[in-house]
Amino acid sequence: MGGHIDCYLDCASFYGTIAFNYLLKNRKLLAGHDVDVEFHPVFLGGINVGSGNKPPWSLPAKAKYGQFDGDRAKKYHNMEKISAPDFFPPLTLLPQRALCFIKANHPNTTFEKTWARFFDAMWIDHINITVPADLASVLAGTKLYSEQEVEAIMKATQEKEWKDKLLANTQKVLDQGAFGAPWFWVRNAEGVEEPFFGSDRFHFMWEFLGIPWQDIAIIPKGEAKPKL
Ligand SMILES: N[C@@H](CCC(=O)N[C@@H](CS)C(=O)NCC(=O)O)C(=O)O
Repeated sequence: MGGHIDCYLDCASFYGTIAFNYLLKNRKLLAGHDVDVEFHPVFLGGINVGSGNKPPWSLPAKAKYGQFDGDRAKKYHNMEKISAPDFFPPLTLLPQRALCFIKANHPNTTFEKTWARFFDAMWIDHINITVPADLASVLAGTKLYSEQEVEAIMKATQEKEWKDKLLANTQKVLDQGAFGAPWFWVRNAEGVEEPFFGSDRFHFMWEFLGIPWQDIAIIPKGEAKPKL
């Protein structure tokens, strides 16, 4: 048995976009270690309410510190183009339900390409994909779907089946102990499972999965830093 990473994300999450990109970038290396990655849509607002947590930016001290941490994370991951849109915090039920439908009906590459586009739309282009017309136009702009398929996705965002699916995913992580995003449920080769939280805990994840890694080791003066 190999390892498996279930990654739970909401496109409202800044650190979620970082984790998503990082995992995609490392997917081939992970596969080489017999570890696969699967992404699941959740509703971060529901995770906050259900766990009794509050978004970090809603506590002044955390918001202040978050500026530093956010800028450092962007630099570290070479993602300096991302920034919060002026409609932050977005109520992402619509795009997250759309992703539930897309995962079931257009799995694998199409699903992940759409998610990548949602993150970019939100965090780079600052398009408010919580507004139905904007969501539909971003979907159409991916060129991954026909006009009829875009209509079907938009219709699904109002259907009980996909509202329930998003709720079920969100409840699942709450039952696992989630209090924010990105949230991960990871199984190693021995079949042991553990939760991880945040885009800054991958070294612990690799350790748990038994994957060799190097990163924060100090490099002797004069020697070059290896590329991420
Ligand atoms: N240190 C984590 C922070 C992750 C984070 O702050 N996530 C937000 C959403 S973008 C959250 O849900 N936070 C809940 C909390 O920190 O209690 C990282 O670098 O990824």
